[in-house]
Amino acid sequence: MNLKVKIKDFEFENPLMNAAGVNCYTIDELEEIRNSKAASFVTKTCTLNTRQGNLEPRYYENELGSINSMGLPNLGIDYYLNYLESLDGTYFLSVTEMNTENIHKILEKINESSFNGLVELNLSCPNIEGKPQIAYDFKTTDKLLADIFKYFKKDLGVKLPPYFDLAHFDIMANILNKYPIRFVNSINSIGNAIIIDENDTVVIKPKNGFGGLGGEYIKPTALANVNAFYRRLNKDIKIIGTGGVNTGRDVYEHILCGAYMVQIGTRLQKEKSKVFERILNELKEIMKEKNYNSLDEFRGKLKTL
Ligand SMILES: C=Cc1c(C(=O)O)[nH]c(=O)[nH]c1=O
Repeated sequence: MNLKVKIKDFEFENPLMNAAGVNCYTIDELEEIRNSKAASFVTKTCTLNTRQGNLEPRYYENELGSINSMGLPNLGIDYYLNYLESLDGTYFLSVTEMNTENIHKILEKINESSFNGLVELNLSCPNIEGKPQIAYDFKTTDKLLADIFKYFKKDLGVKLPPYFDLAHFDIMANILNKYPIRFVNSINSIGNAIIIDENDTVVIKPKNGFGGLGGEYIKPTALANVNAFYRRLNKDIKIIGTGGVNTGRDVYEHILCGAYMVQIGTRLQKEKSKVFERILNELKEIMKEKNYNSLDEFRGKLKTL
């Protein structure tokens, strides 16, 4: 059974990896994933300088998923870049910044480095007070990508927020199809949700309890975003599916919708890196039952009525 995935010239043993932000803040956490059954990892989204992030409590989970307003705590681009430059194999470096000028600064730094993996440009962090999610501003996103591809020579994809209007999928896909983007990762957490506890109180402190929703809550939206972009994007822009993955069946559904790599977030936070072996085995069982020998045989084959 062949579980290999190819994005541009990069080949992965299987489709599984972590979602940015989960179990990927320190080198130790990244090494744990690297030594698990996951085929790759992505770093915590990093910025030019280290960041403390938001006040705690800033993460909460229940049986249906999670809510977070971490506020982009990270150890800074140099920490992750130095580590990545020491590795063989193909990994993802997630980056963002607070304004487009600094996004160019961090990408120019990567451009000059010997990093040879894929950059995941995060255009969708919902938890920076006073900062809108870049990818909800189509004009800014278009201009940013046009400027990036004037100088950026390495392999880059984008992490998108969920969209909820078919016209927005059309607009965003038309923008993305203009650029040599290697992948689109859908979705980031669903921004600005709230969860209330039994004391009539929100469960996280930042932003009056408004935070990014993850886990089972968001799978239907994640699958729809994966399939909407799969239907609209040039076939050389691969889709990475993120959101609501708890089982092999969830991975199967993401791939059915068009995903190549599939990222695991909340469930990894709950189960730690042994989750990759369990979910990989569950995916293999499903493929055996359906007599599939490779992911290509069912990728994008979602049926409609
Ligand atoms: C990079 C910041 C993000 C964060 C965060 O650090 O608060 N949480 C998310 O759910 N998604 C993000 O993209």
